[in-house]
Amino acid sequence: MSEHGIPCLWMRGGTSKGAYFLARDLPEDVAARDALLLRIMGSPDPRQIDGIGGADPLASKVAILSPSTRADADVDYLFLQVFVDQALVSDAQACGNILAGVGPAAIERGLVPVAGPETQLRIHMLNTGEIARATIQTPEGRVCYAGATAIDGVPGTAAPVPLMFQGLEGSMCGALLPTGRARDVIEGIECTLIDNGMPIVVMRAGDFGLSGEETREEIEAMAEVKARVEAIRLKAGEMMNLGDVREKSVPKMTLVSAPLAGGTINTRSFIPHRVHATIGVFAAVSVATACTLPESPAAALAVLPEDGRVRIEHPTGAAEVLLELDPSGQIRAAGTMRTARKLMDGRVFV
Ligand SMILES: O=C(O)/C=C(\CC(=O)C(=O)O)C(=O)O
Repeated sequence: MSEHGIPCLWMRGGTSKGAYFLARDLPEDVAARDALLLRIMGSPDPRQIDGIGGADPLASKVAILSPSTRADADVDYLFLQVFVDQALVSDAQACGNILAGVGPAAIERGLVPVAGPETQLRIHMLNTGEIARATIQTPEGRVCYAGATAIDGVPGTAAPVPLMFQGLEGSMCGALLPTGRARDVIEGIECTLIDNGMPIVVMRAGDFGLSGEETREEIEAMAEVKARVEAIRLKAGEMMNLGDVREKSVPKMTLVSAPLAGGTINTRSFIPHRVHATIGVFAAVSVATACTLPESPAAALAVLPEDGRVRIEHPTGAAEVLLELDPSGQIRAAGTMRTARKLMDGRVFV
């Protein structure tokens, strides 16, 4: 198949970028598929010079689409993180940013028909088993990418892609709070080990001597902070039922501080070895959830909104997370606004 190239859509999804494939165009065998994807992206190599990857974990992502295996979904979506400088491909996390491109890609590839000026899709996220709902602008019988919606971390505006989720708790760890507690202490640092769509460890930036205002580059240059965060991550991984996480991209590590720009809480996220330029979608939902737990280190720093529109500040702005609570204060549904853009449609050669 590789001699003639492999059909590939290269798209921005939210604040990430990746290659979107149909499952039928890739080898069924997982080892063969992963070897092919490493070759396509150009990994392992910090510059990914011999591939299409963007030399950054946020631009070294893959979505594999197939007709849905579930009656209550329209399309199946498998997310794969292709590591940049290691020969690793991991399905051990979901990705809500790349998810924003799944609806448009499924329509472009004819997996889902256009339903009218807007097309609603139920996306079965194979990594975690949950269904996401996406609404795609399809005004003239095809996907429209242009629009007036801005998201922080992406210049300009584009068509809105609202995403809604239910039942995210325990997506990879089996429970919202895999240790049964909202507060644990690891290596002397108070943390919340939580999974509401993404396994993350929430800690105070101040406990690492940080103000929380540092840039991505500044934190990445702090070898001692990075080593402490990684030591906590390896212990947290075991405590979160994720096993040995040395070669996994979860849990993500999120440092929180008081909001700086009128939001709910300020964050800096390790994903897990590079610092995120913004914050992941499911990571943002998980941080927002930690803010609602009084025992979490996040709670005392958070300024919770009254209308459920939580704003998670990050290095380049803020991500909005909509939390719908039931009368007992439990989260019934969560959502966010993203945009996506088709950048290239062609064939990739290996
Ligand atoms: O955490 C990462 O590795 C990066 C992500 C994941 C994501 O979107 C999510 O948490 O849902 C991203 O921004 O693409």
